[in-house]
Amino acid sequence: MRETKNIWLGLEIGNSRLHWGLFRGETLDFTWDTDYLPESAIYQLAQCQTLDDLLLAIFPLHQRTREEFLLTSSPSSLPPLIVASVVPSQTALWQIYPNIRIITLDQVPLQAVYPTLGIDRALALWGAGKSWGFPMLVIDAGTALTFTGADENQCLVGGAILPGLGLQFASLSQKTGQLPFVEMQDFTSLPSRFANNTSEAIQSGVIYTLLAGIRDFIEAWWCLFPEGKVAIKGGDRTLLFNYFQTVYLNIASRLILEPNLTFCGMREIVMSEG
Ligand SMILES: Nc1ncnc2c1ncn2[C@@H]1O[C@H](COP(=O)(O)OP(=O)(O)OP(=O)(O)O)[C@@H](O)[C@H]1O
Ligand SMILES: CC(C)(CO)[C@@H](O)C(=O)NCCC(=O)O
Ligand SMILES: [K+]
Repeated sequence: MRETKNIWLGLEIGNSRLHWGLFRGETLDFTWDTDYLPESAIYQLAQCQTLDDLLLAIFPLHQRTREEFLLTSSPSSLPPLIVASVVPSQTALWQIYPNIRIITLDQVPLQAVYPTLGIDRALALWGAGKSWGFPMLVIDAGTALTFTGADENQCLVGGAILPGLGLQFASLSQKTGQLPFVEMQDFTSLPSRFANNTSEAIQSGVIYTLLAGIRDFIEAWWCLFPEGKVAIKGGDRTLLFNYFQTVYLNIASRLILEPNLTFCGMREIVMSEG
C-alpha cells in the first residue's frame, strides 16, 4: 500500500482543457490532461469519500495509471485541490470541492505585476525562475501563445499575447470561404516556404511567421538580458521545439523544454507556506 500522506492535486484550468498533477509533498508524481468535466461529474467528485474513489473518478480513461495509484486512505479525506484557472466560468464549477484552494495573482511573489496578468503566466514564470534562475522568459505555446519575462530581481518585465498555433489554423478556416482546416496531427516535417497547394501554403504562412516571431522575441530578450534564460511550455511546445531544432539550432540549444512550469510555480507557493 502506498503512502497517502501529503498528497495533493494541482489543477490548471486552461482555455482548451484541464491539466492535472498528483503531488506527494513537493514531488510531482505524474501529470495528465483531460477535457473539461461536466458539472455533474464535478459534483460526483466532490462527494467522493476516499482518495481511491476520487482517483477512480478522475482517471476514467487511464486504467494503467489508476491501478498504479490505488491508495489506501481514510474515509472523508479528500486531498487538497490547488487550482490555477484562466477560465472563470470553469473555476466557479469547482467551488463545490470541499478542500479547494484557488491560487490568485496576489499569492505569487513576482514583483511589479499588472492586475489582469493571467495566473497561468505568473505561475509558470515564477516556477521557471525559481527552478532555473532569473532573468527568465517563459513562452507558453497553448491556446494563446504568450511571452512573459521577469528580471534578476524577480520583477515582471512584461510580455505579449497572440493566437496559438491551433487558433491560427482554426480562425483561417472559420473566417474564410475557401480555406480548409489544417490538422496539426498531419504535420511531419517543415512545409516548403513557397508552397504550391492550399494546405501547405497555410502551414507555411503560420509556421514560418510564428517561428520568426518567436525568434525575434527571444533575441530581443537576450539583448536586454544576455544571460537570460528561456523556457517553453504548452501543448504545442514539442512541435515548435522540433521546428526550432531544424531552422534555428542556436536558439533551440538554449531553450528549456518543460511542460510542468505552472505546477512548478504552484509547488513553490504551496511548499513555501509549510
Ligand atoms: N489532446 C489535445 N487537446 C487539445 N490541444 C492539444 C492536444 N494535444 C496537443 N494540443 C495542442 O495544444 C494547444 C493547446 O495547448 P494547451 O493544452 O497547453 O492549452 P491550454 O492549457 O488548454 O490553454 P491555455 O493556453 O489557456 O493554457 C493547441 O494549440 C493544440 O495544438
Ligand atoms: C493569455 C492567456 C489566455 C494565456 O493562457 C491567460 O494568461 C489570460 O487570460 N491572461 C489574462 C490577460 C493577461 O495576461 O494580460
Ligand atoms: K497557457
